[in-house]
Amino acid sequence: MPFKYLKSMVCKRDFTFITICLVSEIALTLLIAQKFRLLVDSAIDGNYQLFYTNLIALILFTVLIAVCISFRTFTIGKISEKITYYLRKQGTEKLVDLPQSKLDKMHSGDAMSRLSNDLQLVKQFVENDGYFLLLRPLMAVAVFTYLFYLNWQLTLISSAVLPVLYIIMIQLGKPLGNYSKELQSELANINKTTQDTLGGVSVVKSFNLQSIIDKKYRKQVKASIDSGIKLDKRKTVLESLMIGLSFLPQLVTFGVGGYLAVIGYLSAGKLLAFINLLNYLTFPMKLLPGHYASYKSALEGLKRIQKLLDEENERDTGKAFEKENVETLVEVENLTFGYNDSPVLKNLTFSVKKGETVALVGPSGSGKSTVFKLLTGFYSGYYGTIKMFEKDIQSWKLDSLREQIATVSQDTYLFPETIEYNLKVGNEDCSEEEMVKAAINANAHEFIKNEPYWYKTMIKERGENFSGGQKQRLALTRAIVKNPKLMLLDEATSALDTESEAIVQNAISKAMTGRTCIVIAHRLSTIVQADRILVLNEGCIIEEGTHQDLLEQKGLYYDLYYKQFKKKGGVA
Ligand SMILES: Nc1ncnc2c1ncn2[C@@H]1O[C@H](COP(=O)(O)OP(=O)(O)OP(=O)(O)O)[C@@H](O)[C@H]1O
Repeated sequence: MPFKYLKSMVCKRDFTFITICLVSEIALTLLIAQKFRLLVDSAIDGNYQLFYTNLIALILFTVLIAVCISFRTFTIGKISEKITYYLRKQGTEKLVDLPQSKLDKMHSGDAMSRLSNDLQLVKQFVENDGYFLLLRPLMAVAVFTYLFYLNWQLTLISSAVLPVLYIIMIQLGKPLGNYSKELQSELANINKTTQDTLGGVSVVKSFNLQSIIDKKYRKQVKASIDSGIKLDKRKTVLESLMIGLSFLPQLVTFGVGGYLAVIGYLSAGKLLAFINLLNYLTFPMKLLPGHYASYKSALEGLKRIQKLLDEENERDTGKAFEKENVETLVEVENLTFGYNDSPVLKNLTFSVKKGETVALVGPSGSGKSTVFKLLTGFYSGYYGTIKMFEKDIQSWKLDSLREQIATVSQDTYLFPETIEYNLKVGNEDCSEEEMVKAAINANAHEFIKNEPYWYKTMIKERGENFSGGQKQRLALTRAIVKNPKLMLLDEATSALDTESEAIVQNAISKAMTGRTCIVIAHRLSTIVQADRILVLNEGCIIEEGTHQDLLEQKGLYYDLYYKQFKKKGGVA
């Protein structure tokens, strides 16, 4: 039920207020018509006392209805802002709370579309249509009752055609929801492409992919225009038909009512009341299709948002354990895991003791980064056991567990904020002095000093104002500032030039000193000193030992080491 979210967002007071406005608007409309009728009849009868009493009442009710409409407009605006705020907030929070396995399957462009296009539809409906979708039919019923009381014969004759018009409207309006759903999904596709193009703009340029992207865009835009046109066509037919047909009751009223007035069966005041109020019976004919279409679109938008909000969160169960005096930080036993059906890690067993540096090496795709993701609780659904700080990872509260760990991954993400903000995200209480010390350790202080505002310098989107090596050193500083119990380092330096690589490697070596670390080593010279090296191949640990042990084994490690050794002209 998509409205369950809206219900929790609109407070009882606003809802009561809107209900009062709705009832008052209907009552005042009828009172104004009543006073107007009496005003005309008293003027014709020459009863001036009654005329002035009705005139004053008419002015008073008109002022009241104006006040009522102003309050109603203001409250609806407030409700619409509230709903937009809460849905956006819940949606954004949901994206952070989703398990990694769900995020892997979700396209960010699609998620954005739910929180922009779909949300806009809901906002538009609440602001412009929701209230009227209730008011117009209720007003029509009230007006019909009042007119029936004034002259039931004329009321029945004038409105005989109305039920037919309503049936036509409902029938023609039925496919609107599907058309709207189609349009929203086309718009989501465009969003996805925009996101992908922006994310990989340099690849698009360097591979001259503009024409391919253009073609894809054109196809998607055309599909969205086609869906939009289909929706508009249906709306136009519906609205024009209703406008045309809504004149029928007016014609009947003018003809029959005029005749009844001439023969003295109906007073002039009553006839004017009929002509005046008949609009409230025919207005819904003209306007309800639009409100109804907006309702259908908003409903589809809301369903898409709800689908996102209904996704199950990453678990927040578990405990924050005492982690002092723990000797074994990581203990993995018979770990088997796959993202899909085929296993990526097979039967892995290893442990990491306090103060140790354990290195993971192996060919690309052998599962090294997957080990990191499992140790930080990004994925569940594995076989075997993972103990972190001597407690099963399943019994850990994930955010408490992650507080103990700092990860420096291959793709360094920096927030478009100041350098200081980025360095302190994991430890806001860190002092200026500690932050600078960490930056010195990570070989980052030197280049930060050259920035115009030092630590207050803004980082551009995707860290564009820093080189790859500088970004890695900032990420390393961020990890050191966090002062974690366990450091997970993905030493991805292959994309850097020789000089940057040496600086980053030196920084990594310094960061590892005196800490418990697991390091994914691409450049094997960094891990010569590691306490243990685990060699992974196709998800299995095939060799294990110190650098010297593994060289003596003359297995995969030996091959990888000497391949790099030769490449570097004798230096691995
Ligand atoms: N989110 C994911 N969904 C599905 N498959 C994935 C996902 N992440 C990784 N894989 C697959 O799992 C396997 C292991 O990937 P992983 O990133 O752990 O390897 P790696 O040893 O760290 O590689 P590299 O050295 O190139 O970074 C690869 O075949 C990869 O395609």
